[in-house]
Amino acid sequence: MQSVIQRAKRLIIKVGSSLVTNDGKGLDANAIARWAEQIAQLRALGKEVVLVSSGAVAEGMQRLGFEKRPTGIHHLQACAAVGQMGLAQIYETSFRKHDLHTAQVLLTHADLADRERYLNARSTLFALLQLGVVPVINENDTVVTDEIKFGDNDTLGALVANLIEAEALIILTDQPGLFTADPRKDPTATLISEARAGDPSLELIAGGTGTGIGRGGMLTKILAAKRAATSGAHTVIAWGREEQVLTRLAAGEAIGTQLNAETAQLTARKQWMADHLKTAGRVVLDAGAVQKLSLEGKSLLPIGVVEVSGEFGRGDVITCVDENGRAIARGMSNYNSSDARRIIRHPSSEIQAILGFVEEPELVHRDNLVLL
Ligand SMILES: Nc1ncnc2c1ncn2[C@@H]1O[C@H](COP(=O)(O)OP(=O)(O)O)[C@@H](O)[C@H]1O
Ligand SMILES: N[C@@H](CCC(=O)OP(=O)(O)O)C(=O)O
Repeated sequence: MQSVIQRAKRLIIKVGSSLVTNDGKGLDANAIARWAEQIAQLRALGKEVVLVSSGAVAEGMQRLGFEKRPTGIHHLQACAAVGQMGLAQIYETSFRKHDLHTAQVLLTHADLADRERYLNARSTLFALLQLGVVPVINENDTVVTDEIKFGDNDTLGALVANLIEAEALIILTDQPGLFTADPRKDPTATLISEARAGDPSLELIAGGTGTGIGRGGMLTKILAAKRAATSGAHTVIAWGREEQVLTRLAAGEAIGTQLNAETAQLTARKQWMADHLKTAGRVVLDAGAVQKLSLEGKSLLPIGVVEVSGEFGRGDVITCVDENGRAIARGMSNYNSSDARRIIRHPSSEIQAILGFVEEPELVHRDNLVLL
């Protein structure tokens, strides 16, 4: 059987601060070059890769001469803003050697909690992947304060895995994986090679950070794996300096700790839609659109909609009914209700002329649609 990383078509790779900045000594150009080379190989295998990189605060501290992590939030934010320049520069330079463009994407929790921004972030990431670009994501530290921070990029990695339905999350860190106890404190600790993501006993053995450079420690990685599993993504935690770690994982080798998602990806997403989303409006579909959705698994295009009721925003969930009022599907709308009213019964090629902009050609994309 193929391993999860071998199988995965879309994956998130998260690299921690201590790895990226050589334990706080400054950006580790060699390590970054090695990951870039391996990521280029994964892309050549047809995999879509999104990188989540920490290290902005640690690099900014180094550049600004802070010997200890500043306590003031604004100084931390200033460090992150300075350090982020270094991250952007080194990733762009490293990937250029492999003819790959990078894109800087800075996100906050609030961005992903807001439906419209969630959809925008999702669409932008898909567009970047489709254009062959490697998105490099970090938290937007300038605009967040403590309470609303992701607090750690392990969580950010998991949220991005949820956002773009990645099949796997690889967390590269400064340990070979999850141990039965913090190996810095307990030399008898042994590596756990496989477990169920979300197993509560893992939370008891995962401690905080042992370095003072990283933020989250192993606990945030375990919680990230649990969160990633809610959309069906498996997680692998491995040592970032392991020789050819990414390409070996992609070749099916078992390295580090694999935390398996129990629910299949599609089921997980449908469950998520069913659990989380209340519907804000209703659209009536003509018979052709009902057929496309129910029997052919297609997206809902504006041309197949005959009526819009209720007030909803872009990203809100709407119910799709047939002309007899029978509910067919539920999904996230790409357009708000007033725009939807203007484009229904029209082919998608006319959206630009009618609205003056195009969000997407679909009113509801099939990935954001659950049949009822
Ligand atoms: N059970 C455990 N297994 C492995 N590492 C652990 C465990 N509990 C705590 N740790 C600590 O977590 C650290 C990794 O987390 P962190 O420093 O936040 O790394 P990163 O910067 O990669 O996110 C390790 O160096 C280790 O000291
Ligand atoms: N946005 C912060 C993230 C800090 C963070 O999560 O660090 P880590 O625990 O090393 O992944 C930075 O770039 O410094």
